[in-house]
Amino acid sequence: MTYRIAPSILSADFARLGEEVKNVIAAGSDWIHFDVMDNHYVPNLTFGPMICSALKPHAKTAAGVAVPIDVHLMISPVDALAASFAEAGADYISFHPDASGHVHRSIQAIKSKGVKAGLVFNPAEPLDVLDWVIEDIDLILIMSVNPGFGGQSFIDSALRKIEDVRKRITASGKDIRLEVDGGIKTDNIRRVADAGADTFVAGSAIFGKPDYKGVIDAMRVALQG
Ligand SMILES: O=C(CO)[C@@H](O)[C@H](O)COP(=O)(O)O
Repeated sequence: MTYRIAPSILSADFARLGEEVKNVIAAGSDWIHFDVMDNHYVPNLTFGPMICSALKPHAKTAAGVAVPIDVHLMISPVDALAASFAEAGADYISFHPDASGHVHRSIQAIKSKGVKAGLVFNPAEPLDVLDWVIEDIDLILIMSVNPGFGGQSFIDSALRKIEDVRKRITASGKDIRLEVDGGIKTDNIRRVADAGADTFVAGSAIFGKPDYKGVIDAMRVALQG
């Protein structure tokens, strides 16, 4: 299993975002997770495509290798802003099925821009829509907190859902990443991986500590354990 660690810049210092992105990449992050909130689908407000576009040149390693920008849309409606994020340089764009009137159409619209498409499931939301679109998507994001805020505690029922999604991915035979977001720390990341996740979003666990590399390294050690 190739694991990916995706720090959420929701918990970064917004006054120094470019520097924060550079620093967390230097610390070893695989992806940059970009949480978009609209004060409508969720009760919080963050950043839009212009910030994504401004950060894009910073999302690379010291050797100049591009680091994927993983956009999580917590917005409704989906399609117009998804297109803007594709133009802004997003590599993955994920949305909540209940935020889109037409899930299949939104997936196709994202993919038509050459961007990978993902679906996001809230803690109490069923997975049924996957019966119809799993073959069309590149990523499934399981929320292990209710979306809208960083720094919340991991909801344990997410583990059963991750196991269910892993079975569905295996049955599909497709190369689909299984990402988990919310309350991921060095002391629970192994359990989440054991349930079947391969991609881990972590905000406060990384940006809440002065030593980003220390946290990311500890997460990798836990994943190997
Ligand atoms: O999408 C969200 C919240 O809506 C997440 O990306 C959180 O930002 C994760 O933060 P931590 O729970 O890791 O602090």
